Amino acid sequence: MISRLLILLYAIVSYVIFTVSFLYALGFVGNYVVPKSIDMSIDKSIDVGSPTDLSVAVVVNLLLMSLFAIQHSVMARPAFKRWSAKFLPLACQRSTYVLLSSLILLLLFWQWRPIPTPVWQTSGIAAWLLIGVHWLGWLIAFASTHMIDHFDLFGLRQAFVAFRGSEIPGQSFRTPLLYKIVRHPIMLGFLLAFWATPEMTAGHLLFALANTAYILIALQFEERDLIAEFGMTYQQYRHRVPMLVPRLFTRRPADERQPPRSAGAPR
Ligand SMILES: C[S@@+](CC[C@H](N)C(=O)[O-])C[C@H]1O[C@@H](n2cnc3c(N)ncnc32)[C@H](O)[C@@H]1O
Repeated sequence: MISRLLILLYAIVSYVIFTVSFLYALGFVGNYVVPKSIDMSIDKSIDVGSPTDLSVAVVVNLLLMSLFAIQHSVMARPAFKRWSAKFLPLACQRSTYVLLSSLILLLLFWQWRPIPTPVWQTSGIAAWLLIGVHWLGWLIAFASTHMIDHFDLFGLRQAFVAFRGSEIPGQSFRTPLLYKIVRHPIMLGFLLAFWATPEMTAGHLLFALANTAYILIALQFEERDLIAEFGMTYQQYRHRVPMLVPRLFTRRPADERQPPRSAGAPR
C-alpha cells in the first residue's frame, strides 16, 4: 500500500513538473512573460557578438536539443521499456519518462543561448495572423493529448490504476476528432507553434529546424512501433489519413473509385 501511494505521489509530482515545463515552453517560444526566452537572455543582453560566441551558441543549443531528442526517443521504444521493467515498476514507467523529459526541457530553457539575428520581421495583419497560428498550434497540441488520453500519456492513469490495485491495461489505439484529419496532431500543433512567429531570429530558426527534423525522424520510429502493436489496423489508418498535412479533399475509398477507362471503351 505504501509503495503504491509513493508511486502515485511520484506520478503527481512528475505531472506538476511537466505542467511547469509546458507553461514555461509557451513563454519561452513566444517570448512572453518568462525571465529568459528563445530570443532574450535573463539580463536582456544580447551576447553573441563575436563569431566564437555564435559558434558556442549553436553548439550548446544543438547539444541541448539532441539530449532531449535522444532521451525522448530512446525511452519511448518498446525494447527500452522491457529492459527498464526489470527495475522500474510498470506503474511509474511513464511518469519517469515524463519527469526526465520535463527536466531536460527545463535545462534547455535555462541553458539556451539566444541568437537574435533577425531572419524575418512582420507587422500589422501578417503579424497578428502568425500570432494566431502560433496559439492555434499550442491549442491543437494540448487538445490532441486529451483526444487520445491525456492522463495516460503523462503517466497519471497508470499510477491511479495501480493504486487501486487493478492491472494496468495495454495501450489502446484511438482516432477521434483531429486524429481523423492527420495521424499526428500533437506534432502538427508543435510545428505550427514553433514556426509561426511574427519575428523570426536565427536562434528561433535553429530551434524550429532542429525540432522539425527531430519530429520527422521520431514519427518514423513511433509509427513502426504502432504497426508492430496494432498491425493491419494501423496500416489501414496510415493509408486513409495523412501524416501531418491535412488533405484538402477527402480521398474516396479505392472500391468507390472508377477504374481507368481503356482507350476504346464505350462512354
Ligand atoms: C507524444 S504522443 C504523440 C502522438 C502522435 N504522434 C501525435 O502527434 O498526435 C506519443 C504516444 O502516442 C501514442 N499514439 C500515437 N497515435 C496514437 C493513436 N492514434 N491512438 C493511441 N495512441 C497513439 C504513441 O504510441 C505514443 O505512445
